[in-house]
Amino acid sequence: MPKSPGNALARQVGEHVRVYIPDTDVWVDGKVLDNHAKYTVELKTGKTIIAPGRQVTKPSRSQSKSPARSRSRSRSRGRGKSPPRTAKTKSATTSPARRSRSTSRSRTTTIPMTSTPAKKTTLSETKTYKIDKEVKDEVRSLGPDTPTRTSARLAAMASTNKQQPESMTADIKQMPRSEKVRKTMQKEFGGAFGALTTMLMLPATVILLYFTCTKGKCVFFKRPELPLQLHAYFNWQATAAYMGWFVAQVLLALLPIGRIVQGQPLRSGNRLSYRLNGGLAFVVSLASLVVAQMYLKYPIAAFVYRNYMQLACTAMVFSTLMSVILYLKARRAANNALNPYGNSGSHIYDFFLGHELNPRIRSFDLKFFCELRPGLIGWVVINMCMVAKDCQDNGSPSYPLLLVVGCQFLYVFDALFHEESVLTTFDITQEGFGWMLAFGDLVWVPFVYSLQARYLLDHRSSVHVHNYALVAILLLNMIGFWIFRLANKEKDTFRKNPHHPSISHLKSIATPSGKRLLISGWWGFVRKPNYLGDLLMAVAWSLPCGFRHLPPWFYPIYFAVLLVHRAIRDEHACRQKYGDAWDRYCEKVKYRIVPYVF
Ligand SMILES: NC(=O)C1=CN([C@@H]2O[C@H](COP(=O)(O)OP(=O)(O)OC[C@H]3O[C@@H](n4cnc5c(N)ncnc54)[C@H](OP(=O)(O)O)[C@@H]3O)[C@@H](O)[C@H]2O)C=CC1
Ligand SMILES: CC(C)=CCC[C@@H](C)[C@H]1CC=C2C3=C(CC[C@@]21C)[C@@]1(C)CC[C@H](O)C(C)(C)[C@@H]1CC3
Repeated sequence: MPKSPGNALARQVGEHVRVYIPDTDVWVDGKVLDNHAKYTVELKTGKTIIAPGRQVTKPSRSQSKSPARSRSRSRSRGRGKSPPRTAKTKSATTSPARRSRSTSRSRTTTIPMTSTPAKKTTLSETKTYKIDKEVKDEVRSLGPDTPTRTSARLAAMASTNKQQPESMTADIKQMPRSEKVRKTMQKEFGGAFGALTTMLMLPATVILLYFTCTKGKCVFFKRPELPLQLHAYFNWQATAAYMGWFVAQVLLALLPIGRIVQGQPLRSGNRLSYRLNGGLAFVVSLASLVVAQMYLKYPIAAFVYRNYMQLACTAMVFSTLMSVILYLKARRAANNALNPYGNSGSHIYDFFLGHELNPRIRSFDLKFFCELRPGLIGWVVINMCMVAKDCQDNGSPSYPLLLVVGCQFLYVFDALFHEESVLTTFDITQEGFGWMLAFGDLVWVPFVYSLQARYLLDHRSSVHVHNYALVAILLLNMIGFWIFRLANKEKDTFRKNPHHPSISHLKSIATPSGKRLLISGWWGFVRKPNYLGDLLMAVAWSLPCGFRHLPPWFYPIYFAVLLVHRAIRDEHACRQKYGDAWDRYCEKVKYRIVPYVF
C-alpha cells in the first residue's frame, strides 16, 4: 500500500472510508480523522476506531473479502472480483468452538435487503486470519460501545424492512448449511440411568402430590395411602374427555387463521414456518367451556375435579405413547433434523431428551403445538374449574383462589398472545422433542402447576390471608411479570431484528458465530433476567396458600431447581456456540439469575 510522505497512510484526513472490524465480521463506514501509523476513523455512530492500514479501504472498493483473504487472493487470482456492496465475513477468533471447526469451509448466505433483488448483501465465512493482538483488542473493546455494528446503510434498511424482519438476523449470521449432527458425547441428567430414574420419578411425583394433599388432609412426608383399584387412575370418561380436548386443540391449531411467521434459522440453513393462532385457540376454548358449564349446564367443573387423577394418568399414557412414536419417527429423520444433545446412541437417553429437534407432520409442528396448547390452556381450564367448584360449594370463590387463578391466567394469556416469542426460546431452538418435554407439556404443566388452585379450594377454611397481604402479593406478581415480559421481549426482538429501533440503544458484543449477545438492558442486569421474573411470579402464586403445608410450595421449589439447572445447561450450550465471547459476557454480567446470589 503506498504511503504518504512522513508516517502518513494513503487515505487522507477527512476522506470517507470503510473499516473492516475483525471480530464483527463487517465493514463499517467512517471518516478519517488521523492517518499517522494507524488510521483513526470516526464511524457514523459517532465513535472513533483505530485500525491499521490493511483494514481500511475506499468505500468504492469491493468489500467482498476480509483484508487478509483479499490480499492472499489478489496475489494469485487478482483482486476485487466480487460485486460491490458485499461484505465477506471471517473469523479472527481463537475460541475453542471455532477452533474445533478448523475446516473453515466457505459458506455463503444471501440476504434480501430490500424489495429490489439487485440489492443483496452476501455474507460468507472465510478462513481464520491473524491480526495483531493489540489492534484486535482495540477494535474488540469498541464493540460493546457500538450499538449498531453494520454500516448505517444496513441499519437503516433493517429498521425499515418491516416485511421481512426475520431476514435481518441473517445479516450478522453465518448459517452452517449442511453440517452433520455430531454424536452426543456428554450426557446430561445423569445419562441413561438418570433419564430412566426421572421417567419413573416424575409420574410418581404427580400421583403422590395428588394423594398426599387432597380435601381434608395435606401431609407430604407421611407414607401416602395409595388406592389400589384401577378406576382410581383410569376411567373411560376421563380418557374420552382428554382425547376430545386434545383433538379439539389440534383442530383449532389447524384453522387457516392467523399469521404465518418463520422460526430461527436451523442447522440446514432453512427456517420453519409457524402459524400463530394461539390467542384464538385460547379464547375459543375457554368461551366454549364457559358456555357449556354456565348455559348448557354440563357439569364440567365437577367432572374435572372428580377425575383429576384419571385425566392426569391418561395424559401420562398419552404423552409416553406419543414419545415412542416420536422416537421411531426420529430414527428415520434426516441427520440434520436431529437434536445434537439427544443423539448419543443410547435408546433410553435419546428417547428421554428427544432424538429429533422439531418433529412435524407436514407443516404441523408437534413441539410448538404441545408447548403452548393442550397443556398450557388445560392448566387454565383446571384452574377455572376450581373457581367454578368453589362457587358451587361455597356460593362465591375465595379471594386467595381468585388471585392465584387471575395471576396464572395472565401468565398463560401472555404466552399465547406472545406466541411468536416462544420461537426464540431454548425449548424451540435447542431442546429435542422427547419424553421430557412431552410429559412436561402435557402432564406436568396442567396437573402440577394447578396445585395451588386445587389446594386453595380443598383447604379454603384453613387459609386466611389479609386483604393487604393479597395486594402486596399481587404487586410482587406484577413486578415479576414486568421483568419477565420485558426481558423476553428484548431478547426476542433482538434475535429477530437486531436493528429494531426499540432495542437499537442496547449494547451488544459480537460472537464468532456471527450472532451477537446483548450486554445491556435486562440482559446486562443478570444473564437470565426472564428467569428472575418468572421466579418472582412463582413465589407470588404460593404465598396466598400460607405456610401451613408444603405441597402448595412444591411449584416454586421445583421451579427454582429447574431454572438453576436450565441456566447451567443453556450456558453450556452458549459457551459451545459463542466460545470466548460468552466468557466475556459472563465477565461483564457476573450473575445468572439473582444479583450477588447466583
Ligand atoms: N413456567 C415454566 O415452567 C418455565 C418457564 N420458562 C420460561 O420460558 C422463558 C424462556 O426460557 P428459556 O427458553 O429457558 O431461555 P431463554 O429464553 O433465556 O433462551 C435462552 C437463549 O437465549 C439466547 N441468549 C442468551 N443470552 C443472551 C444474550 N445476552 N443476548 C441475546 N441472546 C441471548 C441464547 O440463544 P441464541 O443465542 O441461540 O438465540 C440462549 O440459548 C423464560 O422466560 C423462562 O422463565 C422456562 C422454563 C420453564
Ligand atoms: C420436570 C419436567 C418434566 C420438566 C419439563 C420442563 C417443562 C415443564 C417446561 C420446560 C420449558 C417450559 C416452558 C413453558 C412451560 C413449562 C415448560 C414446558 C412455557 C410454555 C410457560 C409459559 C411461558 O410464557 C413460556 C412460553 C415462555 C414457557 C416456555 C418454556
